[in-house]
Amino acid sequence: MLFVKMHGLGNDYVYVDCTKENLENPSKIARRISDRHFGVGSDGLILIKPSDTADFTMEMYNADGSRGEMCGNGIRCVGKFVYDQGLTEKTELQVETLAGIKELKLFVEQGQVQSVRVDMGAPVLRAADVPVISQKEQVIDEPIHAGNAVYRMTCVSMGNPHAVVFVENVMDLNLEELGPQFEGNPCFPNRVNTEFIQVLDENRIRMRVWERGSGETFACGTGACAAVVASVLNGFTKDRVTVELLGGCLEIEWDRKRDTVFMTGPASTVFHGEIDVTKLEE
Ligand SMILES: N[C@H](CCC[C@H](N)C(=O)O)C(=O)O
Repeated sequence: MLFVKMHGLGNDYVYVDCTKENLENPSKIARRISDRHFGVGSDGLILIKPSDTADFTMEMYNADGSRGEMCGNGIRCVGKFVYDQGLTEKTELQVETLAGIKELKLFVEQGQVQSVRVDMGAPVLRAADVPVISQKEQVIDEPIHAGNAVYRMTCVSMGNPHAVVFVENVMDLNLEELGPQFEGNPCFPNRVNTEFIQVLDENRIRMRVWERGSGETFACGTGACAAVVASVLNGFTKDRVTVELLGGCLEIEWDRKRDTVFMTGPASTVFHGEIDVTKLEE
């Protein structure tokens, strides 16, 4: 199987062109190929497929083989993949996802995509649609017990579920311990991606993330969007925010009039490879 290793701010996936032929058992391949010792090493697997309603389809799997509805860093790399590989000459394109069709604008320099702006769609706040089990219609600044502490969380779906938690200093957190307490909390029927946020000023936040199905990652595009929506709703920032992640910065804007969130950031290719997936052990 031919693949391209790409990342968005260090949130790295293995990308496979499935526009001409399908891949058997992508969930099992995602688990095996993501292993950073016995596989290629990645946060998951992303397939680029044809679409009847858009230019392409993005199919995303986490490192544990579970399917994600949407992937912000991933969709920027899909835009780069299809342009750089000559699958399209368009610099404005649509990509179908389980979270609906997303509009991409590709920024090209010397014939290659360097960064991408994505219309990530409207944030979803209704608790039942995140989903999160709560007595409240929306979960904004509500308590949750994790480990031996109580945190305040705001829940947002960007097509995939997010719990946003504000803390004094994100670097003080033990995410290996804290992350799974949120991810597996019974109030999240489909598990959850959790963003831990330190507000720097009204236009800048610092973020670490424990992703559903992948653990701590260097960046999370949908998570950065959810974090900005939560920061605005809690009165901590304005609508346009620079999000500082371990892997670098994303520019996020919640256009309140159109009720849609824009994400702009880089997309990078690391290497092209080939692997015999039948030889990958679990
Ligand atoms: N890293 C991705 C998010 C993956 C979300 C996935 N972990 C899920 O199960 O929702 C991003 O850049 O948006």
